[in-house]
Amino acid sequence: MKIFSASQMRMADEVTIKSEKISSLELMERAASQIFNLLHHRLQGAQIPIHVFCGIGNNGGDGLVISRLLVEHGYNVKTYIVNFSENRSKDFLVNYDRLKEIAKEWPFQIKSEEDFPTVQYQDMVIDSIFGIGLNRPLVPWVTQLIKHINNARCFTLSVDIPSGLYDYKKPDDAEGVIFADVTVTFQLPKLVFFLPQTGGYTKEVEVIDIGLDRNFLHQTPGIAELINKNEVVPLYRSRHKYSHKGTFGHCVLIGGSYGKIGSMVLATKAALKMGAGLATAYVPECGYEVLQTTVPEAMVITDSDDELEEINLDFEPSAVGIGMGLGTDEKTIKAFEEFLKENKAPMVIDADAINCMAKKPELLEHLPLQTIITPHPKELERLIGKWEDDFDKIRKAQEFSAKYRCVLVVKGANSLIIYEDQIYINNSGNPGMATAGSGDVLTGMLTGLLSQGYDPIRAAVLGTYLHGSAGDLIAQKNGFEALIAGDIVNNIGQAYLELFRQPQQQEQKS
Ligand SMILES: NC(=O)C1=CN([C@@H]2O[C@H](COP(=O)(O)OP(=O)(O)OC[C@H]3O[C@@H](n4cnc5c(N)ncnc54)[C@H](OP(=O)(O)O)[C@@H]3O)[C@@H](O)[C@H]2O)[C@@H](O)CC1
Ligand SMILES: Nc1ncnc2c1ncn2[C@@H]1O[C@H](COP(=O)(O)OP(=O)(O)O)[C@@H](O)[C@H]1O
Ligand SMILES: [K+]
Repeated sequence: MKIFSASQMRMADEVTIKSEKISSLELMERAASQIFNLLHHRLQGAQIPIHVFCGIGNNGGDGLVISRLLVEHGYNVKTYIVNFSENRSKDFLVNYDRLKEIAKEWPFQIKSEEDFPTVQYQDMVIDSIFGIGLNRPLVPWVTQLIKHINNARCFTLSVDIPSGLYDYKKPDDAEGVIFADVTVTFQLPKLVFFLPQTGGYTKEVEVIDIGLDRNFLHQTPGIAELINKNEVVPLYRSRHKYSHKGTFGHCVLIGGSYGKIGSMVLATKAALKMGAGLATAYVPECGYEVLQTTVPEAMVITDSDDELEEINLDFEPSAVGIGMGLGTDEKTIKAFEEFLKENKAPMVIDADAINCMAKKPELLEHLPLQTIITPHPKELERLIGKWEDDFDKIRKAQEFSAKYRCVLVVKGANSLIIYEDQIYINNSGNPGMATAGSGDVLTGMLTGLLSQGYDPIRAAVLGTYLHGSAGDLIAQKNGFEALIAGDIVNNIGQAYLELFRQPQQQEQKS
């Protein structure tokens, strides 16, 4: 699913108004009445106090429509106008008059802290103060109002985006943003919902189709693409009856040091489970028996005792995954450098191999085109330097990717796959995956896909999705805490099957 910027959303709005020959007021009515329908469906007329806080722009206009429909259906509604500006939008004004015509109680104007209403824990709030039009810091009393609403800790539904969130930078005051239980957003999800600094402002996101112009939505490239099952199914390549293990390549996983051989076990198994035809683990001598015992399907080549000092392969690998438990000893960096100069196979670079490159950036010059690099936030910082906020991080990561022509998998709750100006946001996975070794599994999985001939961007998107999906399957059975990296490996097969499970089958099971 595409993600648009605020200005693209506005354009979609305008195009729809022209192509459908409807007014902006009708579009507002259509959008907001869908939110009302959702509420009505869930509340079924329940008489809990509902506080609707409306700004003075179109987001406020949406709130006024919701208020009017709630009043018309007999709900217990109080409407407030948060008067942060005299510059009221025209559709706000029309809906303001419409509400006044039918409501017994006129909307209450909030102009300062003295006007704040009491909101109780058992009430409900509709947050329609700011939408995607926020473009400058809030005046202090509006920030206070947002804090006042948050303090009530009652169920809060934000319209389009939690008020106080920009769609292009982090908030000025981390507490000056509505904490929503659910955000009902129009047509397409917004980027802020998936970034670590801003994703936490809403527990749930519901995207509603308000019928914006299909052609425009289809033809306009978004600023990012959200990756769910629908997006990855077309990436999957099925197997031919007469394929053989040579068809799926012979990959090599390189890494490990004394006390960190487990990372290589996980990565090697993961590569095989993803479908690599053959896998070799290249480890220091101390890892030999461990690997032969735990992954009998793999071949093992060893180097000196406890750390890698040389990387000499006696075959041409189809793909390379390097870095798990590798260490950053000078000798290892040297071996890595020599290897990079020789190697032509597609690569995944993780963990200590990233740290080696951060220590010696010249290594980056030797990467094959579209090498996949999989940093967690600390490793990313070593590569691209510090960032102001998540948006700045994305810009810097894009610059880095363009400079070195590499694919970055920026790992996190929603891992970002970045290639030059393309951004893919993975939407599978869960907090149970914040556990030792889950990154090693990802490296093995991506290497397994490269080995089978998937191109690097497809491999990164599909592999990251399947990694999260395998984690989700475990969490459904065992919860978050008991999830360990080895379980992710064991659920790779199920994650593949899940790609093709029909919704009915899913429902029957649950
Ligand atoms: N296709 C769609 O997406 C549809 C969208 N719709 C709805 O429209 C919403 C966007 O509406 P919007 O453009 O009127 O902006 P909104 O967020 O209401 O802000 C109001 C105005 O406040 C101002 N302002 C900004 N920052 C400020 C500050 N700190 N302190 C004071 N003032 C500040 C700024 O105006 P300015 O003063 O800069 O001229 C801004 O324009 C969208 O989220 C969705 O709910 C639906 O109705 C239909 C379909
Ligand atoms: N809260 C989370 N939600 C979803 N996925 C997560 C979460 N935390 C971590 N992960 C995933 O787990 C993996 C952790 O990788 P990494 O930090 O390299 O672990 P390790 O070094 O222990 O192998 C990444 O793929 C990341 O996206
Ligand atoms: K809002």
